[in-house]
Amino acid sequence: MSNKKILILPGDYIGPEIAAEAVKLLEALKAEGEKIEWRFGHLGGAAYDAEGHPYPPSTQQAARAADAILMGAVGGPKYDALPRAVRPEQGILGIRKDLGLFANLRPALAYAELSAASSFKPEVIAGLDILILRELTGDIYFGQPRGRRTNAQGHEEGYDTMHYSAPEIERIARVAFEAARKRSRRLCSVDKENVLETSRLWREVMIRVGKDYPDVALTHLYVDNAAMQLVKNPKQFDVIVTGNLFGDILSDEASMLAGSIGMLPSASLDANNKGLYEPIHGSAPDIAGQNKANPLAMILSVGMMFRYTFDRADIAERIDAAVRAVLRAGHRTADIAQPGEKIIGTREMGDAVVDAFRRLRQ
Ligand SMILES: NC(=O)c1ccc[n+]([C@@H]2O[C@H](COP(=O)([O-])OP(=O)(O)OC[C@H]3O[C@@H](n4cnc5c(N)ncnc54)[C@H](O)[C@@H]3O)[C@@H](O)[C@H]2O)c1
Ligand SMILES: CC(C)[C@H](C(=O)O)[C@@H](O)C(=O)O
Ligand SMILES: [Mg+2]
Repeated sequence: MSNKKILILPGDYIGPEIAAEAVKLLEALKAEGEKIEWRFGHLGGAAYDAEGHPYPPSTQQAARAADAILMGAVGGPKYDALPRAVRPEQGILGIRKDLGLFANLRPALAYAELSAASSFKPEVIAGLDILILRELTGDIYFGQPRGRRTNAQGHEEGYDTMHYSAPEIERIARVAFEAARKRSRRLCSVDKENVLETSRLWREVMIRVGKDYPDVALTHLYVDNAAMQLVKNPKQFDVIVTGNLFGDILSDEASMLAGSIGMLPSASLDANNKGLYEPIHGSAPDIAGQNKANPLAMILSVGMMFRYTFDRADIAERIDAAVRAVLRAGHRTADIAQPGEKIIGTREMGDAVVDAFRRLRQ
């Protein structure tokens, strides 16, 4: 059997720092005999610097040839003044669209060990385990036309277009119902059906697809109410399915249930489970270059890669267990530390996870 090919796109600011910790874990796996190999590529600002485009042809080719992609994070102040077409963020949007990665899985778990790091009362989040499924290649993120114009009053105006086609909604709906089937069979679809035509169609299609899944209880919430319910009583949810923009916002909100945005991994999958794996957070320019970033979201993203693309739940579970073990042992980066707790850096946290991971080998 040939090696699984992983493309690593470290990106910008803390991206390379957290990607280095993921590589340590891959090295440990390779040393155990796992048939994996990896190479590095450019995405985002790093790609703009090296090749003049945030998603250059060399990365496109490597991404198409890879079995899975691991990405750090892109963007940051160095690139904020660039024209939108070459901003780093267009790199990540471009690769998602190019590879058809329409299904974005963003699980949010409340680790008991971190309950003190959360801004929520322990009883609100204890045992929380929800999955946000975000549609990733449609919506206002990609809608045309968009641009600037002068309106009838002579004022400058910016405009974007929100749209979803029925097939786009149907395919994410099916992923969501299947995911709910493997969990507690509860699916909440989040939209803005009281205002937006896009959302009216979204809801109609969800209900239509739901007829094929009579064993899954489908509910609907408006996104404003969902945002409120998520902090009021997050455990009422199991799987949430929503569009690109609402999912972006709700998943950052959900990250605080887990204690820190540095804890949330994600998988972005195509119809065949080829995937791009990345933390949900950004490039954190405020802490870059200081060995402060929490690498756990990135490390957990490696776990998701083994679960979804490589079909190796055993390795995914061992990575999850290693993360729990280091948290239990009291290892804390600054974002998850309580006053008085000893703080370790990005590299030390990565080393601790790799140690725990090795020890967990049966
Ligand atoms: N997928 C991506 O690559 C991605 C995602 C979101 C934002 N961005 C980009 O990142 C840049 C910064 O965006 P932002 O500041 O709005 O969001 P951000 O997620 O980078 O940072 C928000 C806050 O969370 C903290 N944080 C984030 N990740 C952390 C980690 N691993 N450990 C500890 N603390 C962490 C940061 O220090 C900051 O205070 C922007 O250019 C944005 O476009 C990229
Ligand atoms: C950087 C940005 C384009 C991206 C998004 O909005 O999808 C990010 O916020 C994310 O959540 O992955
Ligand atoms: Mg986001």
